[in-house]
Amino acid sequence: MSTRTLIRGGLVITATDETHADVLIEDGRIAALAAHGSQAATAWSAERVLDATGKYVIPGGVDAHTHMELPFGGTFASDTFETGTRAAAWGGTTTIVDFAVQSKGHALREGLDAWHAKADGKCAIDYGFHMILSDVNESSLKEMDLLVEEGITSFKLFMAYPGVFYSDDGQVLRAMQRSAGNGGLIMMHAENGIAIDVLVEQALQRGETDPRHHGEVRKVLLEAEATHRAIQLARVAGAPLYVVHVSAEEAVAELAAARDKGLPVFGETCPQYLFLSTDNLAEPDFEGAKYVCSTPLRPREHQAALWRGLRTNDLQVVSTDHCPFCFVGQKELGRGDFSKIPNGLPGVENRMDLLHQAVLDGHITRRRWIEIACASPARMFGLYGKKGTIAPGADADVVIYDPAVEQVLSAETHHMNVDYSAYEGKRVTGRVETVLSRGEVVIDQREFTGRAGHGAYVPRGVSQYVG
Ligand SMILES: NC(=O)NCCC(=O)O
Ligand SMILES: [Zn+2]
Ligand SMILES: [Zn+2]
Repeated sequence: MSTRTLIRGGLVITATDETHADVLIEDGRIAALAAHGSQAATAWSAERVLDATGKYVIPGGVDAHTHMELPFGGTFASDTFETGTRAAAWGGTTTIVDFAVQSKGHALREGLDAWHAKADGKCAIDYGFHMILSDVNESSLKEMDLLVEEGITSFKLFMAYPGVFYSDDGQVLRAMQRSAGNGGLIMMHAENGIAIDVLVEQALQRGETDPRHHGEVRKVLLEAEATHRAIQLARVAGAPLYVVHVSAEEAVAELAAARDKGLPVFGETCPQYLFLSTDNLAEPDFEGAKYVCSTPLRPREHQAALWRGLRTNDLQVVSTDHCPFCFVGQKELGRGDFSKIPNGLPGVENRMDLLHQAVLDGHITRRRWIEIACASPARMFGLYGKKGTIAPGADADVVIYDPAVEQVLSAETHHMNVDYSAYEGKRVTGRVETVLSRGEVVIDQREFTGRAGHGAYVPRGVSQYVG
């Protein structure tokens, strides 16, 4: 028997339209939209009717960069797939794409199986995987082809973290050549890790051990240089390129210059680079450790270039790079040596709200909010049509969003499994009210009604930006 849900009276916002429409959901999919008050909409009936009068009705967020349970620096990111996806739902995100990790000396398949085992039966919302390549060799290159065929269509490479995830230029080029042939998309962590490690060692020798030095050694020029190098290598390989967590104005300039030449080069930034800065890294009493991530937070002046890039489409996606570590017991591993602070910030729950605040602050339009947080990540990673929009046939991943209510972001009230908020005390206007994942209400007027295991693994197609 089919089940129908009707969302009445809201302003439906997608990346392309804003309309006062009722939304009919049947068997987990969007069945139809019709103008509110129209004959068609008035005739609809459903088992469940949700009143969205005065609210926005938006596609569930697509966060294309999360790290649940990531092993890093001798510890693990503190959100499991269960806690992290539940927090994502609270924040209006209904799909994540997390990173399975290939360990050095091991097959891609082994890493992928391990990540499936972590997530299977645990997630509150749908999820897919990218694959981190830590060991590019003949056999892992061959495996890439198989993974693309089964829905792992993007691969992250690191020009940073020598000895851990790092690939040298030859390995980067070979992976790019392979992706040019198999339709995969290379995602690049663009920082010159070899040079950074020299600067880390020199800083520590000078006794510069505080968290703020993390930002100082990971220089803007070394992000820009690596971004430039990655773009040139992608050109040589004839492959598209997606640069993750872009933080510096000079790196945006590299992407813009490449795109002006018509190259298939894309970029992502994250809320932490848009709202936080080196001022946070410099907080006293080791509190700056809460803000250690890579690429690092930059001086506030870089934010204007990031917002501009998002407006001009030189940056297409805002993801969170959600990679939480508790202050107590995890960030503290780096007391006396900033290089031992596990890298990463929490944020999967905050992205939709922070970007809505950016609408109110005049940085982006409402439709651009939905584009960079829902539609564009879905398109970039082969999910669009099913995810990222509200249109007949799409999964009924829908958020009823109250644009008027004020909230204060805080670890006291958030649902992420981490003992601090990177945005503690920040006032934002707008809040998720109700969330549907494939037609099931998982947040019902600020109450969690979902369950671990509702979320399904989603194999992805190839990037819809690059075909
Ligand atoms: N970004 C970060 O600091 N941690 C997660 C790993 C990565 O994305 O590089
Ligand atoms: Zn990275
Ligand atoms: Zn990351």
